[in-house]
Amino acid sequence: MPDPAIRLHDAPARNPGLPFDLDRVHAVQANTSAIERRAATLPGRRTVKKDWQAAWLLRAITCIDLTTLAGDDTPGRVRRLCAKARQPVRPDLLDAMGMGPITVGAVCVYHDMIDTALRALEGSGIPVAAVSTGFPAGLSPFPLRVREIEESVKAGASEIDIVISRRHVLTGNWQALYDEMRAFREACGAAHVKAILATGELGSLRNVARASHVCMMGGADFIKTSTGKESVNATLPVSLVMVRAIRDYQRQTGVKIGYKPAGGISKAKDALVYLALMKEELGDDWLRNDLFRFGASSLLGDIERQLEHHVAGRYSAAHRHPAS
Ligand SMILES: O=C[C@H](O)COP(=O)(O)O
Repeated sequence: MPDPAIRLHDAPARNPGLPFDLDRVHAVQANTSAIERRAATLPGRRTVKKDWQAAWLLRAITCIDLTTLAGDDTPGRVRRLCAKARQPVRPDLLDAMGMGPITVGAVCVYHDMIDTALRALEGSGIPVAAVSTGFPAGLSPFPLRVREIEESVKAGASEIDIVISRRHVLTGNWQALYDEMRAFREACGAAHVKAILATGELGSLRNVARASHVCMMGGADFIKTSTGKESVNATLPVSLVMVRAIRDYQRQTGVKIGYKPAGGISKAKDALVYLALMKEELGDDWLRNDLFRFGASSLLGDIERQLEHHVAGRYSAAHRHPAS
């Protein structure tokens, strides 16, 4: 069984970014039909062998940004979420798999819930991520969006999930997107910054590719697909475009940028497909939570159910075929 990589916040050096370069942005293309073809083959691939699936599911748990982003969030709900973050899998299941304790990658909340989450996670080493900059639409006045980041960092969030202005992408104003990302990066200080592209609202895969490059040039440590509030959230074609942008950026700069698919990922088998995608496109480094996160509110429940089946299946098989 592979080690499920229980590394919590072993983050890479912050992305210093690149100077803005419009020619570089215009050179970015996306071959839509090739991307669609490749994405269609991914779910059927056998990259994760059956015997290893439970170990991969444990690994997936360590990469979850366990999220609650609802208007009716309460301190009680956030505390329950944090308790789950500390102990995402029943200890007896972990024992049965020969594993020690694990936790999720981070807890992701709105600004108002940062303090509650920090208290509930005290001593666990689990970071708190806050969504920011007028999440989810990002249409509040620019100075307020910058101020919101500063307030969340001051409140103790060590990861900030910003939303970009979709109109900068839709109007091809790449300089404005770069300047916005730079300002957000600056406001984050020592906190890690994840740039949410809201890919379901960007119009084309080429725009997704260009926006990914511009956000990385502007200093994003992670690029993230969606807020979870768009009508189309994380998809495999979009993910292929974004992880290939990450690969290109690493080739150009040597800097490794993280990837966070988010929104609508709720099935264990989808988590396995995403992990296989990361392994095949970017390599094993992107199977750890310093470079890969799932933004998900309900994925953990399905993974737990699959692990229960896995352990129960092994137990009954052992009883059917006792060792002689
Ligand atoms: O960033 C995380 C997303 O908002 C979670 O979306 P979800 O509720 O569809 O899992």
